[in-house]
Amino acid sequence: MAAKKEKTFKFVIVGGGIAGVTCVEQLTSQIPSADVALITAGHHIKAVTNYKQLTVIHSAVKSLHTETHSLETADGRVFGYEKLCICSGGRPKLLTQDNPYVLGIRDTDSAQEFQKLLSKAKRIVVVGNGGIALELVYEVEGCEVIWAVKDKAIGNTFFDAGAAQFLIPSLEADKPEVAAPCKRTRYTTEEPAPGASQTFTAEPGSALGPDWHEGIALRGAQQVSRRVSVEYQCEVEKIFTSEELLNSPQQTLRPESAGSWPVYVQLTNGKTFGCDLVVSATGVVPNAEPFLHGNTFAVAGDGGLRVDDHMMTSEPDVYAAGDVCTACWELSSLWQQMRLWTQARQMGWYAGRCMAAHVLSEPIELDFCFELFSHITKFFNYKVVLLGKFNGQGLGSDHELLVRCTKGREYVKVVLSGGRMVGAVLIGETDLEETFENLILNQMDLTPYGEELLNPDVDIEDYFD
Ligand SMILES: Cc1cc2nc3c(=O)[nH]c(=O)nc-3n(C[C@H](O)[C@H](O)[C@H](O)COP(=O)(O)OP(=O)(O)OC[C@H]3O[C@@H](n4cnc5c(N)ncnc54)[C@H](O)[C@@H]3O)c2cc1C
Ligand SMILES: NC(=O)C1=CN([C@@H]2O[C@H](COP(=O)(O)OP(=O)(O)OC[C@H]3O[C@@H](n4cnc5c(N)ncnc54)[C@H](OP(=O)(O)O)[C@@H]3O)[C@@H](O)[C@H]2O)C=CC1
Repeated sequence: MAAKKEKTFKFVIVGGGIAGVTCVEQLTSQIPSADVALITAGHHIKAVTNYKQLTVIHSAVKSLHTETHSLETADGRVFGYEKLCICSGGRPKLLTQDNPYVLGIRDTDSAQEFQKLLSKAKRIVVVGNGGIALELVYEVEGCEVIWAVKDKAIGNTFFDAGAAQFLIPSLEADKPEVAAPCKRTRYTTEEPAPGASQTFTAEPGSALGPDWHEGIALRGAQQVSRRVSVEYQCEVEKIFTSEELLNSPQQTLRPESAGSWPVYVQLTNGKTFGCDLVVSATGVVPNAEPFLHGNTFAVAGDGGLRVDDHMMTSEPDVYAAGDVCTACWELSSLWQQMRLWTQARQMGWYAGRCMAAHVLSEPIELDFCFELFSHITKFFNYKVVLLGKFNGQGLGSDHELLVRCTKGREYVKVVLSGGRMVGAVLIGETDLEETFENLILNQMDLTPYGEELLNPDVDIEDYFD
Protein backbone atom coordinates (compact mmCIF):
# COMPACT_ATOMS: atom_id res chain seq x y z
CA MET A 1 0.00 0.00 0.00
CA ALA A 2 1.45 3.36 -1.01
CA ALA A 3 -0.30 5.66 1.46
CA LYS A 4 1.25 6.12 4.90
CA LYS A 5 -0.54 4.97 8.05
CA GLU A 6 -2.12 7.95 9.77
CA LYS A 7 -2.12 6.13 13.10
CA THR A 8 -1.79 2.60 14.44
CA PHE A 9 -4.31 1.56 17.07
CA LYS A 10 -4.03 -1.34 19.48
CA PHE A 11 -7.57 -2.40 18.50
CA VAL A 12 -9.64 -1.50 15.47
CA ILE A 13 -13.30 -2.52 15.24
CA VAL A 14 -15.09 -2.15 11.90
CA GLY A 15 -18.87 -1.61 12.11
CA GLY A 16 -21.08 0.41 14.44
CA GLY A 17 -23.89 -2.15 14.74
CA ILE A 18 -24.65 -4.13 17.87
CA ALA A 19 -21.72 -6.55 17.35
CA GLY A 20 -19.14 -3.78 16.86
CA VAL A 21 -20.37 -1.61 19.70
CA THR A 22 -20.54 -4.53 22.15
CA CYS A 23 -17.03 -5.55 21.14
CA VAL A 24 -15.78 -2.00 21.84
CA GLU A 25 -17.59 -1.92 25.19
CA GLN A 26 -16.06 -5.20 26.24
CA LEU A 27 -12.54 -4.27 25.12
CA THR A 28 -12.61 -0.92 26.85
CA SER A 29 -13.88 -2.49 30.05
CA GLN A 30 -11.22 -5.23 29.98
CA ILE A 31 -8.34 -2.91 29.08
CA PRO A 32 -9.43 0.65 29.98
CA SER A 33 -6.18 2.20 28.75
CA ALA A 34 -6.39 0.57 25.30
CA ASP A 35 -6.30 2.73 22.23
CA VAL A 36 -9.43 1.70 20.30
CA ALA A 37 -10.81 2.89 16.94
CA LEU A 38 -14.34 2.18 15.72
CA ILE A 39 -14.57 2.62 11.95
CA THR A 40 -18.08 2.56 10.59
CA ALA A 41 -19.77 3.28 7.29
CA GLY A 42 -23.19 4.19 8.67
CA HIS A 43 -24.28 7.62 9.85
CA HIS A 44 -25.21 6.28 13.26
CA ILE A 45 -23.70 3.95 15.80
CA LYS A 46 -25.75 1.74 18.11
CA ALA A 47 -26.04 2.86 21.72
CA VAL A 48 -23.57 4.93 23.68
CA THR A 49 -19.86 4.50 23.16
CA ASN A 50 -18.65 7.15 25.57
CA TYR A 51 -15.04 6.17 26.21
CA LYS A 52 -12.18 8.62 26.28
CA GLN A 53 -9.80 6.27 24.48
CA LEU A 54 -12.26 5.61 21.63
CA THR A 55 -11.72 7.22 18.24
CA VAL A 56 -14.79 7.01 16.00
CA ILE A 57 -14.13 7.24 12.27
CA HIS A 58 -17.22 7.59 10.10
CA SER A 59 -16.11 6.17 6.76
CA ALA A 60 -16.41 2.81 5.03
CA VAL A 61 -13.42 0.49 4.94
CA LYS A 62 -12.49 0.08 1.29
CA SER A 63 -9.64 -2.39 1.60
CA LEU A 64 -7.80 -4.45 4.15
CA HIS A 65 -4.15 -5.46 3.98
CA THR A 66 -3.60 -8.17 6.55
CA GLU A 67 0.12 -8.47 5.74
CA THR A 68 0.82 -4.88 6.76
CA HIS A 69 -1.94 -4.87 9.41
CA SER A 70 -3.58 -1.83 7.86
CA LEU A 71 -6.83 -0.76 6.27
CA GLU A 72 -7.90 2.04 3.99
CA THR A 73 -11.14 3.97 4.27
CA ALA A 74 -13.33 5.42 1.51
CA ASP A 75 -12.04 8.91 2.30
CA GLY A 76 -8.50 7.79 1.53
CA ARG A 77 -7.09 7.46 5.04
CA VAL A 78 -4.94 4.54 6.17
CA PHE A 79 -4.96 3.14 9.71
CA GLY A 80 -2.87 0.43 11.27
CA TYR A 81 -4.05 -2.12 13.84
CA GLU A 82 -2.53 -4.64 16.17
CA LYS A 83 -5.79 -6.57 16.46
CA LEU A 84 -8.82 -6.09 14.23
CA CYS A 85 -12.43 -7.20 14.60
CA ILE A 86 -14.67 -7.12 11.53
CA CYS A 87 -18.31 -6.50 12.49
CA SER A 88 -19.60 -5.19 9.18
CA GLY A 89 -22.94 -7.03 9.39
CA GLY A 90 -24.95 -8.05 6.37
CA ARG A 91 -27.20 -6.63 3.71
CA PRO A 92 -30.50 -7.84 2.26
CA LYS A 93 -30.18 -10.65 -0.26
CA LEU A 94 -32.49 -9.03 -2.79
CA LEU A 95 -34.48 -10.93 -5.40
CA THR A 96 -33.15 -8.56 -7.99
CA GLN A 97 -30.77 -5.61 -7.94
CA ASP A 98 -31.41 -2.13 -9.32
CA ASN A 99 -35.16 -2.40 -9.68
CA PRO A 100 -36.67 0.71 -8.04
CA TYR A 101 -39.84 -1.21 -7.17
CA VAL A 102 -38.01 -4.00 -5.32
CA LEU A 103 -36.99 -2.99 -1.82
CA GLY A 104 -35.16 -4.67 1.06
CA ILE A 105 -35.41 -3.46 4.65
CA ARG A 106 -32.23 -3.33 6.72
CA ASP A 107 -31.43 0.04 8.26
CA THR A 108 -33.14 3.33 9.13
CA ASP A 109 -32.80 4.69 5.58
CA SER A 110 -34.36 1.65 3.92
CA ALA A 111 -37.17 1.54 6.52
CA GLN A 112 -37.95 5.21 5.85
CA GLU A 113 -37.89 4.61 2.11
CA PHE A 114 -40.32 1.72 2.59
CA GLN A 115 -42.57 3.84 4.78
CA LYS A 116 -42.66 6.59 2.14
CA LEU A 117 -43.48 4.25 -0.74
CA LEU A 118 -46.03 2.36 1.35
CA SER A 119 -47.93 5.53 2.19
CA LYS A 120 -48.88 5.80 -1.51
CA ALA A 121 -49.42 2.08 -2.08
CA LYS A 122 -52.69 0.18 -2.49
CA ARG A 123 -51.13 -3.23 -2.86
CA ILE A 124 -47.69 -4.63 -2.07
CA VAL A 125 -46.19 -8.06 -2.66
CA VAL A 126 -44.01 -9.42 0.16
CA VAL A 127 -41.64 -12.24 -0.84
CA GLY A 128 -39.91 -14.41 1.79
CA ASN A 129 -40.95 -16.44 4.78
CA GLY A 130 -38.65 -15.35 7.60
CA GLY A 131 -38.47 -12.66 10.28
CA ILE A 132 -39.05 -9.53 8.23
CA ALA A 133 -41.97 -10.97 6.24
CA LEU A 134 -43.65 -12.23 9.43
CA GLU A 135 -43.40 -8.81 11.01
CA LEU A 136 -44.44 -6.84 7.94
CA VAL A 137 -47.54 -8.76 6.96
CA TYR A 138 -48.89 -8.31 10.48
CA GLU A 139 -47.95 -4.65 10.90
CA VAL A 140 -48.88 -3.14 7.53
CA GLU A 141 -52.32 -1.54 7.45
CA GLY A 142 -54.29 0.36 4.83
CA CYS A 143 -52.86 -1.75 2.02
CA GLU A 144 -53.54 -5.10 0.47
CA VAL A 145 -50.66 -7.51 0.99
CA ILE A 146 -49.91 -10.49 -1.24
CA TRP A 147 -47.48 -12.70 0.65
CA ALA A 148 -45.55 -15.17 -1.50
CA VAL A 149 -43.85 -18.00 0.40
CA LYS A 150 -41.83 -20.95 -0.89
CA ASP A 151 -43.19 -23.33 1.72
CA LYS A 152 -46.43 -25.08 2.66
CA ALA A 153 -46.73 -23.01 5.86
CA ILE A 154 -45.80 -19.53 7.05
CA GLY A 155 -42.63 -18.65 8.97
CA ASN A 156 -40.35 -21.51 7.86
CA THR A 157 -37.24 -20.05 9.49
CA PHE A 158 -38.86 -20.09 12.94
CA PHE A 159 -41.80 -22.50 12.94
CA ASP A 160 -43.19 -25.80 11.84
CA ALA A 161 -46.59 -26.18 10.19
CA GLY A 162 -48.37 -26.65 13.56
CA ALA A 163 -47.21 -23.33 14.94
CA ALA A 164 -48.02 -21.69 11.61
CA GLN A 165 -51.57 -22.99 11.82
CA PHE A 166 -51.87 -21.59 15.34
CA LEU A 167 -50.73 -18.16 14.15
CA ILE A 168 -52.66 -17.84 10.89
CA PRO A 169 -56.01 -16.75 12.46
CA SER A 170 -54.24 -13.66 13.89
CA LEU A 171 -53.65 -12.45 10.34
CA GLU A 172 -57.38 -12.45 9.69
CA ALA A 173 -58.45 -10.94 13.04
CA ASP A 174 -58.21 -7.27 13.97
CA LYS A 175 -55.09 -6.30 15.87
CA PRO A 176 -55.53 -6.01 19.64
CA GLU A 177 -55.59 -2.43 20.96
CA VAL A 178 -52.81 -3.16 23.44
CA ALA A 179 -49.68 -4.78 22.09
CA ALA A 180 -47.92 -7.48 24.14
CA PRO A 181 -45.38 -5.72 26.38
CA CYS A 182 -41.68 -5.74 25.54
CA LYS A 183 -39.47 -6.58 28.51
CA ARG A 184 -36.17 -6.24 26.74
CA THR A 185 -33.57 -3.46 26.95
CA ARG A 186 -34.12 -1.07 24.09
CA TYR A 187 -31.16 0.22 22.10
CA THR A 188 -31.08 3.55 20.38
CA THR A 189 -28.69 4.98 17.84
CA GLU A 190 -26.31 7.81 18.44
CA GLU A 191 -25.72 10.73 16.10
CA PRO A 192 -22.09 11.29 15.09
CA ALA A 193 -20.30 13.66 17.47
CA PRO A 194 -19.98 17.27 16.24
CA GLY A 195 -16.80 17.63 14.24
CA ALA A 196 -16.37 13.86 13.93
CA SER A 197 -14.80 12.79 10.68
CA GLN A 198 -17.49 11.52 8.33
CA THR A 199 -18.29 10.98 4.70
CA PHE A 200 -21.93 10.46 3.83
CA THR A 201 -22.32 7.92 1.08
CA ALA A 202 -24.93 5.36 0.18
CA GLU A 203 -23.25 3.00 2.64
CA PRO A 204 -25.42 0.68 4.71
CA GLY A 205 -26.31 1.59 8.26
CA SER A 206 -26.74 -0.82 11.16
CA ALA A 207 -29.54 -3.39 11.07
CA LEU A 208 -32.72 -2.21 12.73
CA GLY A 209 -33.23 -5.10 15.15
CA PRO A 210 -36.04 -5.78 17.61
CA ASP A 211 -38.96 -3.34 17.89
CA TRP A 212 -37.88 -1.45 14.75
CA HIS A 213 -41.46 -0.86 13.59
CA GLU A 214 -42.71 0.52 16.90
CA GLY A 215 -43.22 4.22 16.48
CA ILE A 216 -43.16 3.97 12.65
CA ALA A 217 -46.56 4.13 10.95
CA LEU A 218 -46.70 1.32 8.40
CA ARG A 219 -49.80 2.52 6.60
CA GLY A 220 -50.74 2.34 2.94
CA ALA A 221 -53.09 4.48 0.87
CA GLN A 222 -56.30 2.47 1.35
CA GLN A 223 -59.05 2.71 3.93
CA VAL A 224 -58.88 -1.04 4.70
CA SER A 225 -57.25 -2.35 7.88
CA ARG A 226 -55.12 -5.46 7.32
CA ARG A 227 -55.81 -7.64 4.25
CA VAL A 228 -53.30 -10.39 3.61
CA SER A 229 -53.51 -13.18 1.01
CA VAL A 230 -50.91 -15.89 1.29
CA GLU A 231 -49.64 -17.58 -1.87
CA TYR A 232 -48.06 -20.84 -0.71
CA GLN A 233 -45.36 -22.96 -2.34
CA CYS A 234 -44.30 -20.48 -4.96
CA GLU A 235 -41.36 -18.33 -5.91
CA VAL A 236 -40.95 -15.29 -8.10
CA GLU A 237 -40.66 -16.22 -11.75
CA LYS A 238 -40.31 -12.71 -13.12
CA ILE A 239 -40.81 -9.07 -12.20
CA PHE A 240 -42.08 -6.75 -14.96
CA THR A 241 -42.71 -3.05 -15.16
CA SER A 242 -46.02 -1.97 -16.59
CA GLU A 243 -44.41 -1.05 -19.93
CA GLU A 244 -42.55 -4.34 -20.22
CA LEU A 245 -45.79 -6.13 -19.60
CA LEU A 246 -47.75 -4.22 -22.23
CA ASN A 247 -45.00 -4.85 -24.81
CA SER A 248 -44.69 -8.52 -23.92
CA PRO A 249 -45.95 -10.89 -26.63
CA GLN A 250 -47.02 -13.58 -24.10
CA GLN A 251 -49.26 -11.45 -21.95
CA THR A 252 -50.34 -13.50 -18.97
CA LEU A 253 -52.59 -10.91 -17.33
CA ARG A 254 -56.23 -10.13 -17.76
CA PRO A 255 -56.18 -7.15 -20.17
CA GLU A 256 -58.09 -4.80 -17.86
CA SER A 257 -55.42 -5.20 -15.20
CA ALA A 258 -52.42 -4.60 -17.48
CA GLY A 259 -51.10 -1.08 -17.23
CA SER A 260 -52.87 -0.22 -13.99
CA TRP A 261 -49.93 -1.01 -11.68
CA PRO A 262 -46.34 0.20 -11.91
CA VAL A 263 -44.92 -3.29 -11.39
CA TYR A 264 -46.07 -6.90 -11.83
CA VAL A 265 -44.85 -10.06 -10.14
CA GLN A 266 -45.25 -13.38 -11.89
CA LEU A 267 -45.14 -16.30 -9.50
CA THR A 268 -44.19 -19.89 -10.23
CA ASN A 269 -47.77 -20.95 -9.40
CA GLY A 270 -48.85 -19.25 -12.62
CA LYS A 271 -50.45 -16.21 -10.99
CA THR A 272 -49.39 -12.64 -11.75
CA PHE A 273 -50.07 -9.76 -9.39
CA GLY A 274 -49.84 -6.08 -10.12
CA CYS A 275 -48.65 -3.97 -7.18
CA ASP A 276 -47.05 -0.70 -6.17
CA LEU A 277 -44.04 -2.24 -4.49
CA VAL A 278 -42.27 -5.58 -3.94
CA VAL A 279 -40.60 -6.19 -0.58
CA SER A 280 -37.80 -8.70 -0.89
CA ALA A 281 -37.61 -10.18 2.61
CA THR A 282 -35.39 -12.97 1.39
CA GLY A 283 -32.54 -13.12 3.88
CA VAL A 284 -29.13 -11.62 4.46
CA VAL A 285 -25.71 -11.74 2.76
CA PRO A 286 -22.68 -11.10 4.97
CA ASN A 287 -20.81 -7.83 4.15
CA ALA A 288 -17.44 -9.53 3.71
CA GLU A 289 -16.31 -8.38 0.23
CA PRO A 290 -14.35 -5.22 1.11
CA PHE A 291 -12.07 -7.37 3.26
CA LEU A 292 -11.50 -10.28 0.91
CA HIS A 293 -9.53 -8.78 -1.97
CA GLY A 294 -5.79 -9.46 -1.63
CA ASN A 295 -6.24 -11.57 1.51
CA THR A 296 -6.77 -15.27 2.04
CA PHE A 297 -9.78 -15.41 4.38
CA ALA A 298 -11.53 -18.74 4.68
CA VAL A 299 -15.14 -18.04 3.66
CA ALA A 300 -18.12 -20.26 4.53
CA GLY A 301 -20.74 -21.46 2.06
CA ASP A 302 -23.12 -18.68 3.13
CA GLY A 303 -20.50 -16.02 2.34
CA GLY A 304 -19.59 -15.34 5.99
CA LEU A 305 -16.02 -15.08 7.31
CA ARG A 306 -15.28 -18.39 9.03
CA VAL A 307 -14.44 -17.95 12.71
CA ASP A 308 -13.10 -20.41 15.27
CA ASP A 309 -14.02 -20.78 18.94
CA HIS A 310 -12.09 -17.57 19.71
CA MET A 311 -13.92 -15.60 17.00
CA MET A 312 -10.69 -15.58 14.96
CA THR A 313 -10.77 -15.64 11.20
CA SER A 314 -8.14 -17.51 9.20
CA GLU A 315 -6.00 -14.33 8.96
CA PRO A 316 -3.66 -13.53 11.87
CA ASP A 317 -4.90 -10.95 14.40
CA VAL A 318 -8.24 -10.61 12.58
CA TYR A 319 -11.44 -11.48 14.44
CA ALA A 320 -15.04 -11.24 13.21
CA ALA A 321 -18.41 -11.14 14.97
CA GLY A 322 -22.11 -10.76 14.18
CA ASP A 323 -23.88 -11.16 10.85
CA VAL A 324 -20.63 -11.00 8.84
CA CYS A 325 -19.18 -14.16 10.35
CA THR A 326 -20.02 -17.84 10.24
CA ALA A 327 -19.45 -19.91 13.37
CA CYS A 328 -17.18 -22.77 12.30
CA TRP A 329 -16.07 -24.23 15.59
CA GLU A 330 -17.39 -27.58 16.73
CA LEU A 331 -20.87 -26.39 17.67
CA SER A 332 -22.73 -27.58 20.75
CA SER A 333 -25.45 -30.07 19.80
CA LEU A 334 -28.04 -27.58 21.17
CA TRP A 335 -26.89 -24.39 19.45
CA GLN A 336 -27.04 -23.14 15.89
CA GLN A 337 -26.16 -19.85 14.33
CA MET A 338 -28.96 -17.60 13.11
CA ARG A 339 -28.29 -14.02 12.05
CA LEU A 340 -30.00 -12.44 15.04
CA TRP A 341 -29.49 -9.42 17.24
CA THR A 342 -28.85 -11.51 20.37
CA GLN A 343 -26.22 -13.60 18.65
CA ALA A 344 -24.52 -10.52 17.17
CA ARG A 345 -24.36 -9.03 20.66
CA GLN A 346 -23.07 -12.25 22.25
CA MET A 347 -20.44 -12.66 19.52
CA GLY A 348 -19.31 -9.02 19.78
CA TRP A 349 -19.02 -9.35 23.53
CA TYR A 350 -17.11 -12.61 23.33
CA ALA A 351 -14.82 -11.36 20.52
CA GLY A 352 -13.92 -8.35 22.69
CA ARG A 353 -13.09 -10.67 25.58
CA CYS A 354 -10.98 -12.94 23.36
CA MET A 355 -9.03 -10.01 21.88
CA ALA A 356 -8.30 -8.69 25.36
CA ALA A 357 -7.37 -12.15 26.68
CA HIS A 358 -4.97 -12.75 23.80
CA VAL A 359 -3.23 -9.41 24.35
CA LEU A 360 -2.99 -10.09 28.09
CA SER A 361 -1.87 -13.70 27.43
CA GLU A 362 -4.78 -15.01 29.49
CA PRO A 363 -6.60 -18.27 28.68
CA ILE A 364 -10.21 -18.05 27.55
CA GLU A 365 -12.87 -20.69 26.96
CA LEU A 366 -15.87 -20.60 24.65
CA ASP A 367 -18.63 -18.65 26.34
CA PHE A 368 -21.56 -20.49 27.89
CA CYS A 369 -24.06 -18.53 25.74
CA PHE A 370 -23.06 -20.74 22.78
CA GLU A 371 -24.17 -23.89 24.64
CA LEU A 372 -27.91 -23.49 24.08
CA PHE A 373 -29.73 -21.59 21.34
CA SER A 374 -32.37 -19.29 22.74
CA HIS A 375 -34.35 -16.56 21.04
CA ILE A 376 -37.17 -14.47 22.43
CA THR A 377 -39.23 -12.38 20.08
CA LYS A 378 -42.76 -11.41 19.16
CA PHE A 379 -44.75 -12.47 16.12
CA PHE A 380 -48.39 -11.57 15.46
CA ASN A 381 -48.47 -10.03 18.95
CA TYR A 382 -47.59 -13.34 20.63
CA LYS A 383 -44.49 -13.79 22.72
CA VAL A 384 -42.34 -16.42 20.98
CA VAL A 385 -39.53 -18.36 22.66
CA LEU A 386 -37.33 -20.73 20.69
CA LEU A 387 -34.93 -23.04 22.48
CA GLY A 388 -32.25 -25.48 21.30
CA LYS A 389 -33.12 -27.57 18.24
CA PHE A 390 -36.59 -26.03 18.19
CA ASN A 391 -37.40 -27.45 14.77
CA GLY A 392 -35.53 -30.71 15.25
CA GLN A 393 -32.69 -29.23 13.15
CA GLY A 394 -30.16 -31.87 12.17
CA LEU A 395 -31.94 -34.64 14.09
CA GLY A 396 -33.40 -36.41 11.05
CA SER A 397 -36.10 -38.85 12.15
CA ASP A 398 -34.35 -39.40 15.46
CA HIS A 399 -36.76 -37.31 17.52
CA GLU A 400 -40.32 -37.14 18.78
CA LEU A 401 -42.58 -34.20 19.37
CA LEU A 402 -45.02 -33.38 22.14
CA VAL A 403 -47.48 -30.60 21.35
CA ARG A 404 -50.04 -28.72 23.42
CA CYS A 405 -52.16 -26.08 21.76
CA THR A 406 -55.01 -23.88 22.94
CA LYS A 407 -56.42 -21.86 20.07
CA GLY A 408 -55.83 -18.14 20.46
CA ARG A 409 -53.83 -18.65 23.66
CA GLU A 410 -50.73 -20.79 23.45
CA TYR A 411 -48.78 -23.26 21.39
CA VAL A 412 -46.18 -25.42 23.12
CA LYS A 413 -43.97 -27.87 21.28
CA VAL A 414 -41.24 -29.96 22.82
CA VAL A 415 -38.60 -31.83 20.81
CA LEU A 416 -37.31 -34.99 22.49
CA SER A 417 -34.40 -37.13 21.39
CA GLY A 418 -33.63 -40.36 23.23
CA GLY A 419 -36.12 -39.29 25.92
CA ARG A 420 -34.25 -36.03 26.56
CA MET A 421 -35.51 -32.56 25.75
CA VAL A 422 -33.43 -30.95 22.99
CA GLY A 423 -35.63 -28.11 21.86
CA ALA A 424 -38.89 -26.24 22.34
CA VAL A 425 -41.18 -23.67 20.72
CA LEU A 426 -43.28 -21.63 23.16
CA ILE A 427 -45.87 -19.23 21.76
CA GLY A 428 -47.99 -17.13 24.09
CA GLU A 429 -47.58 -16.46 27.81
CA THR A 430 -46.63 -20.04 28.72
CA ASP A 431 -44.20 -19.30 31.58
CA LEU A 432 -42.38 -22.48 30.66
CA GLU A 433 -39.16 -21.06 29.28
CA GLU A 434 -37.06 -21.24 32.42
CA THR A 435 -38.06 -24.79 33.33
CA PHE A 436 -37.58 -25.98 29.76
CA GLU A 437 -34.24 -24.25 29.45
CA ASN A 438 -33.08 -26.12 32.55
CA LEU A 439 -34.47 -29.42 31.31
CA ILE A 440 -32.64 -28.98 28.02
CA LEU A 441 -29.39 -28.03 29.72
CA ASN A 442 -29.42 -30.80 32.30
CA GLN A 443 -30.47 -33.44 29.74
CA MET A 444 -32.56 -35.31 32.28
CA ASP A 445 -34.21 -38.50 31.03
CA LEU A 446 -37.88 -37.56 30.70
CA THR A 447 -39.12 -40.95 29.49
CA PRO A 448 -40.95 -41.71 32.78
CA TYR A 449 -43.10 -38.59 32.40
CA GLY A 450 -44.27 -39.28 28.85
CA GLU A 451 -47.06 -36.99 27.70
CA GLU A 452 -47.62 -35.80 31.29
CA LEU A 453 -44.80 -33.37 30.57
CA LEU A 454 -47.28 -31.11 28.83
CA ASN A 455 -50.31 -31.87 30.98
CA PRO A 456 -51.77 -28.42 31.71
CA ASP A 457 -53.02 -29.66 35.11
CA VAL A 458 -49.49 -30.43 36.28
CA ASP A 459 -47.54 -27.45 37.56
CA ILE A 460 -44.37 -28.38 35.79
CA GLU A 461 -42.34 -25.63 37.39
CA ASP A 462 -43.01 -27.06 40.87
CA TYR A 463 -42.56 -30.57 39.60
CA PHE A 464 -38.97 -30.12 38.48
CA ASP A 465 -37.90 -27.63 41.13
C1 LIG B 1 -35.84 -5.13 9.92
C2 LIG B 1 -35.05 -6.03 10.82
C3 LIG B 1 -35.61 -6.50 11.99
C4 LIG B 1 -34.90 -7.35 12.82
N1 LIG B 1 -35.49 -7.79 13.96
C5 LIG B 1 -34.80 -8.62 14.77
C6 LIG B 1 -35.40 -9.09 15.96
O1 LIG B 1 -36.55 -8.75 16.29
N2 LIG B 1 -34.69 -9.92 16.76
C7 LIG B 1 -33.41 -10.30 16.44
O2 LIG B 1 -32.80 -11.05 17.22
N3 LIG B 1 -32.82 -9.87 15.31
C8 LIG B 1 -33.49 -9.04 14.48
N4 LIG B 1 -32.90 -8.61 13.33
C9 LIG B 1 -31.52 -9.05 13.01
C10 LIG B 1 -30.50 -8.20 13.77
O3 LIG B 1 -30.85 -6.84 13.70
C11 LIG B 1 -29.10 -8.40 13.18
O4 LIG B 1 -28.77 -9.77 13.22
C12 LIG B 1 -28.04 -7.65 13.99
O5 LIG B 1 -28.41 -6.32 14.19
C13 LIG B 1 -26.70 -7.71 13.27
O6 LIG B 1 -25.79 -6.89 13.94
P1 LIG B 1 -24.33 -6.64 13.35
O7 LIG B 1 -23.68 -5.67 14.29
O8 LIG B 1 -23.65 -7.92 13.07
O9 LIG B 1 -24.55 -5.97 11.92
P2 LIG B 1 -25.20 -4.57 11.47
O10 LIG B 1 -26.22 -4.11 12.42
O11 LIG B 1 -25.56 -4.76 10.03
O12 LIG B 1 -24.00 -3.53 11.56
C14 LIG B 1 -22.97 -3.51 10.64
C15 LIG B 1 -22.24 -2.19 10.75
O13 LIG B 1 -21.11 -2.22 9.89
C16 LIG B 1 -21.05 -1.04 9.12
N5 LIG B 1 -20.34 -1.39 7.88
C17 LIG B 1 -20.74 -2.19 6.87
N6 LIG B 1 -19.78 -2.28 5.93
C18 LIG B 1 -18.75 -1.51 6.38
C19 LIG B 1 -17.46 -1.18 5.84
N7 LIG B 1 -17.03 -1.67 4.67
N8 LIG B 1 -16.69 -0.32 6.54
C20 LIG B 1 -17.10 0.19 7.75
N9 LIG B 1 -18.29 -0.10 8.28
C21 LIG B 1 -19.10 -0.95 7.61
C22 LIG B 1 -22.50 -0.62 8.95
O14 LIG B 1 -22.60 0.76 8.69
C23 LIG B 1 -23.06 -0.98 10.33
O15 LIG B 1 -22.80 0.06 11.25
C24 LIG B 1 -33.58 -7.75 12.47
C25 LIG B 1 -33.00 -7.28 11.29
C26 LIG B 1 -33.72 -6.42 10.47
C27 LIG B 1 -33.09 -5.92 9.21
N1 LIG C 1 -38.17 -11.17 15.25
C1 LIG C 1 -37.05 -11.63 14.74
O1 LIG C 1 -36.37 -12.46 15.32
C2 LIG C 1 -36.61 -11.08 13.42
C3 LIG C 1 -35.38 -11.45 12.89
N2 LIG C 1 -34.95 -10.92 11.71
C4 LIG C 1 -33.63 -11.31 11.20
O2 LIG C 1 -33.20 -10.36 10.26
C5 LIG C 1 -32.59 -10.97 9.14
C6 LIG C 1 -33.31 -10.59 7.85
O3 LIG C 1 -34.66 -11.09 7.85
P1 LIG C 1 -35.29 -11.84 6.59
O4 LIG C 1 -34.90 -11.13 5.33
O5 LIG C 1 -36.70 -12.10 6.89
O6 LIG C 1 -34.42 -13.19 6.53
P2 LIG C 1 -34.74 -14.69 7.02
O7 LIG C 1 -33.46 -15.43 6.86
O8 LIG C 1 -35.41 -14.70 8.35
O9 LIG C 1 -35.81 -15.22 5.99
C7 LIG C 1 -35.58 -15.23 4.61
C8 LIG C 1 -36.71 -15.98 3.95
O10 LIG C 1 -36.70 -15.79 2.56
C9 LIG C 1 -36.74 -17.07 1.91
N3 LIG C 1 -36.08 -16.93 0.63
C10 LIG C 1 -34.74 -16.87 0.38
N4 LIG C 1 -34.54 -16.70 -0.94
C11 LIG C 1 -35.76 -16.65 -1.53
C12 LIG C 1 -36.22 -16.49 -2.86
N5 LIG C 1 -35.36 -16.32 -3.86
N6 LIG C 1 -37.54 -16.51 -3.09
C13 LIG C 1 -38.43 -16.68 -2.08
N7 LIG C 1 -38.07 -16.83 -0.80
C14 LIG C 1 -36.74 -16.80 -0.53
C15 LIG C 1 -36.07 -18.01 2.88
O11 LIG C 1 -36.41 -19.34 2.62
P3 LIG C 1 -35.34 -20.50 2.96
O12 LIG C 1 -35.17 -20.45 4.44
O13 LIG C 1 -36.03 -21.73 2.47
O14 LIG C 1 -34.11 -20.13 2.20
C16 LIG C 1 -36.67 -17.49 4.18
O15 LIG C 1 -37.98 -17.93 4.35
C17 LIG C 1 -32.61 -12.46 9.42
O16 LIG C 1 -31.35 -12.80 9.94
C18 LIG C 1 -33.70 -12.63 10.46
O17 LIG C 1 -33.46 -13.71 11.33
C19 LIG C 1 -35.73 -10.04 11.01
C20 LIG C 1 -36.94 -9.62 11.50
C21 LIG C 1 -37.48 -10.12 12.74
